[in-house]
Amino acid sequence: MLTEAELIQIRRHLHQIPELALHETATHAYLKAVVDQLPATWLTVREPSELPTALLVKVAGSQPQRTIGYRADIDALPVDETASCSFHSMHPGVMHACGHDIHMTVALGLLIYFAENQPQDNLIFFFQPAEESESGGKQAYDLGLFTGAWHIDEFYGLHDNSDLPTGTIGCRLGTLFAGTSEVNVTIHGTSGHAAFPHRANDAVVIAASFITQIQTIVARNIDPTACGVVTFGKMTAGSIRNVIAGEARLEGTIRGLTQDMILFIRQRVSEIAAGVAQTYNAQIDVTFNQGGYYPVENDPQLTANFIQYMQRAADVDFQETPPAMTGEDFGYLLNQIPGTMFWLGVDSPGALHAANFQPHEGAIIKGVTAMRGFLTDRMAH
Ligand SMILES: CC(=O)N[C@@H](CCC[C@H](N)C(=O)O)C(=O)O
Repeated sequence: MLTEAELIQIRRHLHQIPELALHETATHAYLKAVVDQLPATWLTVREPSELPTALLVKVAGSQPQRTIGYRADIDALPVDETASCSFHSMHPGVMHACGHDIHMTVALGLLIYFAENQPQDNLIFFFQPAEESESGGKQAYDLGLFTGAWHIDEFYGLHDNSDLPTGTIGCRLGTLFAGTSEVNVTIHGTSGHAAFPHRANDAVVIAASFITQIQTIVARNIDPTACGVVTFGKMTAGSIRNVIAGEARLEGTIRGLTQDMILFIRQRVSEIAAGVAQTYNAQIDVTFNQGGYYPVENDPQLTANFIQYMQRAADVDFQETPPAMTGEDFGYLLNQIPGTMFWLGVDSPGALHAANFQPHEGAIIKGVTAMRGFLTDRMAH
């Protein structure tokens, strides 16, 4: 078992080399180098050429009754880190602002422990590329990476949580995270001189109207006791102040705790787009992409067992948590393979995805301890 200082050293190294979805080559190389130093007696390492930055490690159990999967996502975000720590991101404009460096370190801590202490059941560690976009989990599943000798019976994975106290495990029965669908909108107007608006069709004005009307979906179309989100986080239009923009492009995300809710919000976005297009005599194209970002549905039996363990373990602080509107492509994997996703509290001053996200590193050893205990207990039953 690694010491807390050794785990923190690993995390700081990973924090310095954040990489965007499907480009995690340095991260992959570092993970592989750590794995290569482990006693190989009961380990099998797999680097799938179809998904080159993914890494799978199988730990053969001594008397396996099942194969347990543990997933850690490895990609980072296009966020410019603001903290001035000694292990600041070395990749300008890219940051582990969602804490995947913590996720990987907890997974390595567990892997190193079980490489030195043979587990009873088989364990498969899946270091997954592309959680923030590009659906790396779905890609892995659809490529057949979990078939044959790599079949997984039950899957576990964590996400860090900036609001929970450091090291606290949070979980719930049922839906933990929302499903999400990306939405892209292109508004085609007609450009022209700023001084002659009557001869143009201003895409910025149309976009403003569209965005305003979209706010009525959550405010007026959704049952207030249900949950839905539509956020357009990116809007681009125009080139200079005195030219009317002929085109505007909006990129957003739709979220719901059920697939029906996601489909309903998509339908309203399309209807509003059609209405705005008619009002302004413009063309509006709308496309959606859900990929693997299904609602994260925890398996009832496995999750009840997980929660019971965490509640009774003397060295674990556990909190039952409400559903969150964050998305995760672990939702796709849990749609195919039963399992449990849970939170690990990191008590950060900055929120997830914020440039000042600074997870408390004390969470790492607590996460390893909680999951080492849980997995050992699970294998005994
Ligand atoms: C945990 C987390 O923050 N996940 C991301 C996943 C986003 C998926 C997709 N690209 C989308 O934006 O819909 C999140 O933003 O919740």
